[in-house]
Amino acid sequence: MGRYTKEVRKVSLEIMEAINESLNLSPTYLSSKMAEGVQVVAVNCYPPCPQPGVALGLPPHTDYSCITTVLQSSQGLEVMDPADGTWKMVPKIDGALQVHVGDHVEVLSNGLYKGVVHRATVNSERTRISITSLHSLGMDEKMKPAEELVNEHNPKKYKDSSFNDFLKFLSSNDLAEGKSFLNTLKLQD
Ligand SMILES: O=C(O)CCC(=O)C(=O)O
Ligand SMILES: [Fe+2]
Repeated sequence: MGRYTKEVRKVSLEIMEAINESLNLSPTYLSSKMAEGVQVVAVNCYPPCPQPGVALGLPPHTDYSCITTVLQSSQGLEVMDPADGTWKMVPKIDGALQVHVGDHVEVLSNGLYKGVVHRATVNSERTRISITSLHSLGMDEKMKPAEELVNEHNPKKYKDSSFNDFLKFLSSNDLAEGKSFLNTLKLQD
């Protein structure tokens, strides 16, 4: 597990460099802050469910991360197609990681990227396990839209926030009820 978490961290930092480049930012934009940042690893276990059609393992949400990597033992993860709001099953491919863009990249890119809305479904046959790894800045480090992406035609769309701000939000809001921290950061639609 220790080696796995180190390797996914490396891959995630490399993916962040590619995302920065796609935004015309320096590839190393925030990279030292990312390297010293938070990595939260969750092992999710979903037992078989007799009525998978009426239950969910995890409700729809976006992750409070820059990048999330997901390794799954069997399929069950679904992502929302932003074009029409339909759910698409992420296939289980041996040796492949599912990579999500989280809220932090939406904020950093001033809305050019969108956090991936996803949910975990359950099945009636077998226990499913997923290992998610969320990569973010440090606990008190504020993520904000890159100055290079904000101008008079593209005003700042999100407030600055840190991982600790997110944890404070979590302590008084239930994500299972559809509460979204990202929505509280939006300055305009
Ligand atoms: O179990 C899954 O496939 C997804 C888990 C997830 O979205 C999360 O841990 O944030
Ligand atoms: Fe998630």
